Amino acid sequence: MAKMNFGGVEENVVTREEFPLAKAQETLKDETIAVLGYGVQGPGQALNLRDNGFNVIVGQRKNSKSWDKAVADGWVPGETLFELEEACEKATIIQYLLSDAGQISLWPTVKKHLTPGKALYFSHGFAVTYKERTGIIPPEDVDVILVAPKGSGTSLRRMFLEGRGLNSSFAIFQDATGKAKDRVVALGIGVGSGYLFETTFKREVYSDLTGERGTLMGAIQGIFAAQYEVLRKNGHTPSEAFNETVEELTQSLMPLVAENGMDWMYANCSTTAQRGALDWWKKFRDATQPVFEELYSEVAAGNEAQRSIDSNSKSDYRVKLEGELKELHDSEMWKAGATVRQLRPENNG
Ligand SMILES: NC(=O)C1=CN([C@@H]2O[C@H](COP(=O)(O)OP(=O)(O)OC[C@H]3O[C@@H](n4cnc5c(N)ncnc54)[C@H](O)[C@@H]3O)[C@@H](O)[C@H]2O)C=CC1
Ligand SMILES: CC(=O)[C@](C)(O)C(=O)O
Ligand SMILES: [Mg+2]
Ligand SMILES: [Mg+2]
Repeated sequence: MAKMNFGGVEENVVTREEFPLAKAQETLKDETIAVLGYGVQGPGQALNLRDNGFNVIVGQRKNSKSWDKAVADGWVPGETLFELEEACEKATIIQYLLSDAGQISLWPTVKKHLTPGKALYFSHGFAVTYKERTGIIPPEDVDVILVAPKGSGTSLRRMFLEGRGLNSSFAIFQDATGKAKDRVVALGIGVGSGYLFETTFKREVYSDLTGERGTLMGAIQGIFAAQYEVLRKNGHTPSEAFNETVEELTQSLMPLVAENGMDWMYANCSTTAQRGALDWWKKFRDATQPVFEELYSEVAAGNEAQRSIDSNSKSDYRVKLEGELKELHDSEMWKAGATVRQLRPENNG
């Protein structure tokens, strides 16, 4: 494992140079990897593993949309696509990629097939860290490992096809066979990770739940909405408000941040903009920090996990969720966004 310096702090990372695909293939050559669940991460990881030459099968409920999607992606019923229990039986490595709530209800079945020496793989520290709430307590004689791609399964697949790689974290909760480290790193490379950084199940789930509720998804929508509303209240048109809030950020400025950091993006804007951004950013930090403190403590207390288990376990949760997503979709800001996207030259022929 290479030690790398991240802003002055040394951390362990695994790169593809250090652990090439050929080594990953050799490590897992006698394993049957069953990817359970074919929602968002399932397809990304299963297809990348298949294209990378691993022995992989998919387990999914029959008569479901995800089953049909798996068939459309070339998984063959009875050969590489099975009912969940049959896949568990065939597997030496079970990649447990049902929704976090779904994992709770299938657990008795999965547990039954976790015979000594198998590996149980997660892409989230959720199930194991919050075991008092999920009831997921793996038997002691199996490896329990984690590779958590830091992004959507959709991006994992797209970036793989572009010859890039999404970063993932990896962790070992339990090394029963003495092979957990090689298994987890080989799987991380196999699913198409760019590089792997080391974590624990607990740190993965605390940071992940914070990030997705915070700057990655929740906070960003909140700050967009606040600025958009202020601009609209002051007489700006929807197209102006949307451009100054979202479109310019995603199309022009964030790609510059991604490429070379915030200071470089600033340096490529006017001195007027730089003056203002440098003067205002700390005010936004100070205003939001208490909300982030509250968020982290709710995550650490397990309350966020419980809320997500409770709501996602209800039979009508899909319908409710779709209603809430529709509310966002139908808001003036995101409707304006749809028109703005249509007007991008690359989208209007
Ligand atoms: N969505 C993403 O891109 C990311 C997800 N993860 C983690 O990966 C895991 C999988 O997440 P997603 O792909 O988002 O899951 P998902 O919500 O798309 O569901 C995956 C599959 O679970 C099946 N399922 C749900 N409840 C079930 C039940 N009770 N019985 C049988 N099957 C059931 C669904 O049919 C679906 O095919 C989770 O641990 C999640 O936290 C980690 C990183 C990113
Ligand atoms: C895409 C990802 O990594 C998230 C936001 O944490 C998730 O989907 O759970
Ligand atoms: Mg997450
Ligand atoms: Mg995440």
